[in-house]
Amino acid sequence: MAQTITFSRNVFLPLTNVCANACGYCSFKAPVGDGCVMPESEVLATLKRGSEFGCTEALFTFGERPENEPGFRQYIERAGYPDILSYCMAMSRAAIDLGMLPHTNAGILTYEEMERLRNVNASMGLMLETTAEVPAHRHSPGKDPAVRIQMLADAGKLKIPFTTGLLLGIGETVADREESLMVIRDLQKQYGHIQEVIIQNFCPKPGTEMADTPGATADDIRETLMMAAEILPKSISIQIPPNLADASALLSCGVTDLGGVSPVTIDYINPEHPWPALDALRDIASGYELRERLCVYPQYCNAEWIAPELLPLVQRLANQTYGL
Ligand SMILES: O=c1nc2n(C[C@H](O)[C@H](O)[C@H](O)CO)c3cc(O)ccc3cc-2c(=O)[nH]1
Ligand SMILES: C[C@H]1O[C@@H](n2cnc3c(N)ncnc32)[C@H](O)[C@@H]1O
Ligand code: MET
Ligand code: SF4
Repeated sequence: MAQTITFSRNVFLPLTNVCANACGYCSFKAPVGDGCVMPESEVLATLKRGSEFGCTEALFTFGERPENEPGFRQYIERAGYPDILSYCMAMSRAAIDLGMLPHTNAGILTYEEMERLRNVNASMGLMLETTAEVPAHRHSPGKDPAVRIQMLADAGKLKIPFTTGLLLGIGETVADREESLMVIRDLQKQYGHIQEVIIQNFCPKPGTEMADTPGATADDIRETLMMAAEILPKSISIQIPPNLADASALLSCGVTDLGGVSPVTIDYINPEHPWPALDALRDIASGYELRERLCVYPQYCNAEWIAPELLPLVQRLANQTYGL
């Protein structure tokens, strides 16, 4: 029987580009100013299009702790919300009303913030990136490995189905990658909430500090995937982004998932890399059985992991998608 490769059909909603960190590889971050908060009308229109295209996931990914940036408050208040988390929660409810499951990667959140967001999010994400201290994170207090690991542990305590991952090629060594994977394995042993690990390759962006640093090579990716398959328990899915790497050549290295793919929105973090269309995805996964999944994996589709407000929708979609 052919092995299965999964993906999630999503809409990507970058609620704000404002960010308190300044990672050396990032072209997503933008200064406070007009247009720095995605207007509610645009979020709602995008969600609506997503539901029309059969998307099951609303992916909210945005700058970390934007309120720490001078002047941001004024913009979020003008949009009608006291802070970005309240806006994200309201837009999550709008997604739920349209039949889509919210998944948020807001960077670092406190235990209390995640506890609030959990009421309206089926799953959440935070890339560990790396356990190494790298120059690219010199101006990013939120990328301190201890801070990221603490948040991953808090999410475990809160029983939030979780996505994390490694960013390859940002100054870490092979030993650092191994250590990062072992940290994720240990978190999984303790809490059981890690549903997937993304092995993401850094792609250089013009105008950034790391513009001239070459991206992670296919060999780096392949080697790390094999390490991940060896270190991580089988309960964790291994994801590569099909728009950033040559996915078809990598599938045999233990990859089980192609992540979020959108028929409606671009990848705002890597805008120069368009999503493959569904047909192209089938080509990439040729020889495998390509199957759509939700942002929550089957073993988490129950009241232990999902808040009451979301449970009916999760159960309905899990029935359609997984036959549960
Ligand atoms: O939890 C995360 N999910 C990320 N995802 C989402 C991920 O691919 C899926 O939404 C999850 O697999 C849902 O389970 C992305 C999706 C995109 O379309 C583009 C970029 C990302 C990046 C992340 C990420 O950093 N963290
Ligand atoms: C949301 C996630 O996007 C990733 N990210 C940020 N910048 C880049 C880049 N230039 N190339 C690839 N991935 C990137 C980080 O891993 C972050 O956690
Ligand atoms: N700012 C968050 C992080 O880096 C998520 C989006 S990155 C473009 O973790
Ligand atoms: S990668 Fe995320 S945390 Fe880093 S600067 Fe970009 S938006 Fe901010």
